Amino acid sequence: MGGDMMEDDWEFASSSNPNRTLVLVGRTGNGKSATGNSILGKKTFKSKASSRGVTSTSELRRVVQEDGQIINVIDTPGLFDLSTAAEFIGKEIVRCITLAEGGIHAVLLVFTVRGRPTDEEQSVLYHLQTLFGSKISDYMIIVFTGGDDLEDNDETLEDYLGQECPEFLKEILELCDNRMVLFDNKTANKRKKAEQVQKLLSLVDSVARKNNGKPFTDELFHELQEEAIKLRDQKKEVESLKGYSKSEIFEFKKQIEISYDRQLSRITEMVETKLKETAKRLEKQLGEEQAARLEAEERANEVQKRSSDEIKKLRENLERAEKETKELQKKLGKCINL
Ligand SMILES: Nc1nc2c(ncn2[C@@H]2O[C@H](COP(=O)(O)OP(=O)(O)OP(=O)(O)O)[C@@H](O)[C@H]2O)c(=O)[nH]1
Repeated sequence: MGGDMMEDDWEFASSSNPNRTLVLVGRTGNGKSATGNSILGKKTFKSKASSRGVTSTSELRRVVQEDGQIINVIDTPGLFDLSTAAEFIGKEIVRCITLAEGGIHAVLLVFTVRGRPTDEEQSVLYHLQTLFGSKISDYMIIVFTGGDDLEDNDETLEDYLGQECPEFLKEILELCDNRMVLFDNKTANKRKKAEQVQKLLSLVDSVARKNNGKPFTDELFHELQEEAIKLRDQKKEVESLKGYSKSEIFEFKKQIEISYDRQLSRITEMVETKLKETAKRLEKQLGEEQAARLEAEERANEVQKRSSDEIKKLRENLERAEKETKELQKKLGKCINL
């Protein structure tokens, strides 16, 4: 995406296209930060190979396009990896919503084609639906990274999905009306870079049309927004107080911030409780799925064993019958010769 303006210019930008806020979610290492950088057209988010995760907290960066449209991109850590603690996710979700002040125009679910999606990746959908309700799927777009790897193997995304698509991914794709885009975050080809971002932004436009231009918000957003507005108004009020010393004003402000932090902690705890419930349900479901898979494997092995036993028995019967036939023929030959 060439010709973007400096970040500081965004306040003066104007466009016939409304601003967009996009949130990247997905497993650690799937390429969220690299995709964020591709969208922004510059290397802003830290992106590198690491099993421990590079992004430690959600960050917002923005780009102003040539026509003045502002694209806000929020990069998140691997929020819904099964190893991530609910306490951490809770805080990050609250941070993320606070960053996305005006609501979210699209949630980009990032998967990589440089390997098979793991079963635990279905937790992304589970958690998003628990936190934000089923309406969130109207805002979801699937981003597959690793387009260069597919090209190297002479494969298309359709080929990949035909061979490697687990059931949960099919369900996610269906839920979001097959809105998907393939990214090659390694390409140096300017045209390819621009085309993949344009494809994504046109999917974001189709999401906006589907939702009558309204970004995603819910009670959680409203509650956090109200708290932020209350904090700002109360601080302003304190600043305009007359007849108080500087240290008294400082103390008033401190009290207001303590009360705000308390509200944030309450909301964070609420989110954590929801997440813990989902994690438990998901763990149970994954356990059941694994047990069912093991049972099916055992049954298949048994059938195979049974059929090989039967084949052995049949072969023995056949050999016995052949032997008997030969003996009969011998006897018959003797009789004829007599
Ligand atoms: N070949 C190839 N590598 C990619 C692509 N996208 C990302 N990567 C690589 O994948 C690794 C992980 O990418 P990140 O962008 O750091 O992944 P992330 O999801 O942000 O990971 P965390 O920040 O740790 O949660 C890096 O080495 C990237 O260079 C791609 O399209 N093609």
